[in-house]
Amino acid sequence: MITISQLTVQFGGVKAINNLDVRLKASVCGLIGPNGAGKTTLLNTLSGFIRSHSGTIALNGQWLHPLTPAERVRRGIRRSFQTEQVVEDLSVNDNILAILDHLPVSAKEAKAEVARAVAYVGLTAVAHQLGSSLNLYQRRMVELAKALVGQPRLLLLDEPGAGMNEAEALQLRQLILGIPQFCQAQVLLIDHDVALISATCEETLVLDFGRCIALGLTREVLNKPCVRKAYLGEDA
Ligand SMILES: Nc1ncnc2c1ncn2[C@@H]1O[C@H](COP(=O)(O)OP(=O)(O)OP(=O)(O)O)[C@@H](O)[C@H]1O
Repeated sequence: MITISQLTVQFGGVKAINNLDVRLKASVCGLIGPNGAGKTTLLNTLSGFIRSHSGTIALNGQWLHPLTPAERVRRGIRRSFQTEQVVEDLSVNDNILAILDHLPVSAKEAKAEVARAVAYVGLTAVAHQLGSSLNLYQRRMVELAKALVGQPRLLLLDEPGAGMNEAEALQLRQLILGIPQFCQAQVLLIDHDVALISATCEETLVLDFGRCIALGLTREVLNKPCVRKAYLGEDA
């Protein structure tokens, strides 16, 4: 569970997150909002890339603010980025293995964990191929597999389906839905694809100008007039 209390993150005069007070309990939570709403800033604050101005965040009851980004990784926080970060001259296996370099995992365990994650995302057949040979979907799958190793507790996924076709997006849906069972981690998912959010997220948080404008069951949240107006661009 993520508990965010009175969180403010500021860039100069812009409050990217403005006194946010929410609790995210569902195993797969959506995070949506118009461009510039503060979604990526919230993910960056959770992963420790950005320091908050004030307020606190706790994951499963443990305060995150004293921890560096590296310590947060050791506590099981994983982050995927809008732009995939696959290393071209490393194999699929080695791209994923690199995540375990700084975690207390033996070489044998690491190999087994990587193989399990690679199989989960459907990349076993290309596990020894170089990053440079992968298509966009496979690259996105490498990113997901990187987030699945080393006993993750929270996966922060920033538009994992960007650029995917319909069939690929359907496959991604199934994978996201299975994550809590695969590794007992909570998922916080940013995506502009409302169909993906609806299909995978039991609960959704909607931000606008850094504030929570709705939080609750996804289908109820998506039907709220304030959300339809701010996010879906409809008249209230
Ligand atoms: N490093 C930064 N320096 C200055 N302002 C920033 C910085 N990062 C974000 N902002 C500002 O903070 C606000 C929130 O940005 P953020 O990227 O978190 O929004 P977002 O909801 O993720 O948007 P998008 O959907 O376009 O990715 C915006 O006004 C943005 O311009």
